[in-house]
Amino acid sequence: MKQLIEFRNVTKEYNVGEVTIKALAGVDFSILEGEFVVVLGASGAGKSTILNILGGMDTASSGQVIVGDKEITRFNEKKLTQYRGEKVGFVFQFYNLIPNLNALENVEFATEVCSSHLDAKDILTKVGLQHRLKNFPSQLSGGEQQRVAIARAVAKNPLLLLCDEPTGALDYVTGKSVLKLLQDLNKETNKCVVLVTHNSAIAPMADKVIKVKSGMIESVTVNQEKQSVEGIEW
Ligand SMILES: Nc1ncnc2c1ncn2[C@@H]1O[C@H](COP(=O)(O)OP(=O)(O)OP(=O)(O)O)[C@@H](O)[C@H]1O
Repeated sequence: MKQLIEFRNVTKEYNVGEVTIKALAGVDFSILEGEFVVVLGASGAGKSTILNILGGMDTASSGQVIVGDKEITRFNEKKLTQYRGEKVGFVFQFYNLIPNLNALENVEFATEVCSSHLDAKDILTKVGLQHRLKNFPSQLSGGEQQRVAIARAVAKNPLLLLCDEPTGALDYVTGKSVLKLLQDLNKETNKCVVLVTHNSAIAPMADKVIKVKSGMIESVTVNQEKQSVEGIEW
């Protein structure tokens, strides 16, 4: 498999008043096309910072981030906006749907700027919400809202699907079904999924597990035989 993502000695510092916080202190890793990657670590380890830099929502203080054949750390604001809009699908812990748009409109709205987007209705059907197209977020359960959010990200037909604690606000069973959906989508579409979590129990569902500790990479493990989410208990 071809390499899709590379972090080379990436650092990130935040200046808060007189204090400098080193969120990333020289991070190196690579991800292959089609891989399902779990980024694990305790609170404050730097997981979201990695995801935000990879998704073009934040910029590195130094180092290089390469996605496909592009070094995104060289992108100017305009190119970064374009990259975020077309190449990256995001799934957040609290869904972030637009409250006054229904499920279908939420997905269509996100795909408007993408030239190679997929059909919103088809994707909502794929995530099991064909009967909820006209419902507003407030009329959907947490799990259903997260499915809309996943559909919204996938419908852009992005290069990468980035998920930050996507099951953090869901109960065990619903969370598991959302993870299964992400695992199935990764298998079917061969799109790279990078999922950030503090739950080490789900590591066996990944092709690759990147452990982060105090802004550094603690380990990178390749699972020789990844497990289906249904077979994992926590
Ligand atoms: N915008 C910011 N300004 C200042 N400090 C920040 C900012 N964003 C993150 N940090 C700090 O950088 C460090 C890494 O944060 P990050 O959010 O990446 O951790 P995390 O592993 O995702 O944690 P969590 O699981 O709690 O979300 C933390 O010490 C955090 O307080």
